[in-house]
Amino acid sequence: MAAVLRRGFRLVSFGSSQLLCGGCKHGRTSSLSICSTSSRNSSSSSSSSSSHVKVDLDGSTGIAVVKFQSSPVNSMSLDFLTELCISLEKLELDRSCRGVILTSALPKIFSAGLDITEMYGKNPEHYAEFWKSVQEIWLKVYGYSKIAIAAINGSSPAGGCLVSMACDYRIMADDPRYRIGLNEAQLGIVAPFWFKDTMVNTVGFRTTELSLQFGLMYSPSDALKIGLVDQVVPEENVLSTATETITKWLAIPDHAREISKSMMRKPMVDRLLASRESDIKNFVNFITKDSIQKSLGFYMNSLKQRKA
Ligand SMILES: CCCCCCCCCC/C=C\CC(=O)SCCNC(=O)CCNC(=O)[C@H](O)C(C)(C)COP(=O)(O)OP(=O)(O)OC[C@H]1O[C@@H](n2cnc3c(N)ncnc32)[C@H](O)[C@@H]1OP(=O)(O)O
Repeated sequence: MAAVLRRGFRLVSFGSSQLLCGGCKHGRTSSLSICSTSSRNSSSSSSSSSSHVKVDLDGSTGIAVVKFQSSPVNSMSLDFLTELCISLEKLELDRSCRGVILTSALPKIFSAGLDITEMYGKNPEHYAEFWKSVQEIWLKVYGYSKIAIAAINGSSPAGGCLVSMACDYRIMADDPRYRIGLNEAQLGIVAPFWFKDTMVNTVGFRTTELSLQFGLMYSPSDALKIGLVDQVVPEENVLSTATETITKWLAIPDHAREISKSMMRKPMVDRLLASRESDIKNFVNFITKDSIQKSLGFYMNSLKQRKA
């Protein structure tokens, strides 16, 4: 595992093309206790579970189901992002895995997005480390060499929407109470360029322009209309539809699909890789501003009061 963590992002030659191959470089194995349990049976199927992420790999199909299990709302804390990145990295290196389905083990929530408490009241070093882990999860999912399908079985604001958009295909539960979108503006914060570009590549320029400025959150049917998700199905069918869908993708020769994906996505991945440090600096400068901290504090209180 430590070897996996030490590896940086690199390009792997594949015929005449170069594929993206990510590395989770948090270097946090010592401080983060990933007490994962794992088991493998004779058909090389395996299960592993850590505090925030559960992975079930079916060796006979090559499909891994990665479930977020971070109560109460799967908010993406530094630990959550680190565990998810490591799980995805392990699957990427596992030859018996050909595709992953990302979904939630919790009712009604896919992910509440970035954990706001990681961006509030902390020191600049912490913000820098946190933002690096946000970059890493996007680099990992967007540049994933294997198939990644989001089975969105609940609400998915902001960072949750970003991770969904970074997948190859999105299937959402048809519950009209669920919402998905980049709502950062509503919190008084601004989605960085790579969030914006991911959305532009998913739904187009004009829709992104409106979505980002208003911080719009879409119901499943509206998300389907604008192409933010690819399919809306009854909640009980989300996972089975994702499995049927990934099976269709698996019919395509891996190398052809992988190179095609890389051709589409590599320029965006390279853009962030080339500006990671300045992106971290921008984030830290932005998030440490009194006015931004005030907005985040206000937003967190409003979440708590809504409940009361
Ligand atoms: C110039 C450019 C420079 C670049 C600068 C970059 C700037 C930064 C960009 C940041 C990018 C991304 C941001 C994000 O991802 S921010 C997170 C956005 N997420 C949200 O707005 C979602 C908020 N949550 C909700 O709407 C709801 O909680 C829910 C997800 C719909 C679930 O509703 P529910 O009724 O089931 O649960 P609820 O009672 O509301 O919540 C339960 C407890 O969980 C806490 N909580 C909810 N969401 C978060 C979160 N994202 N982070 C931390 N904690 C969260 C909530 O407060 C409750 O806590 P408690 O039980 O009351 O203690």
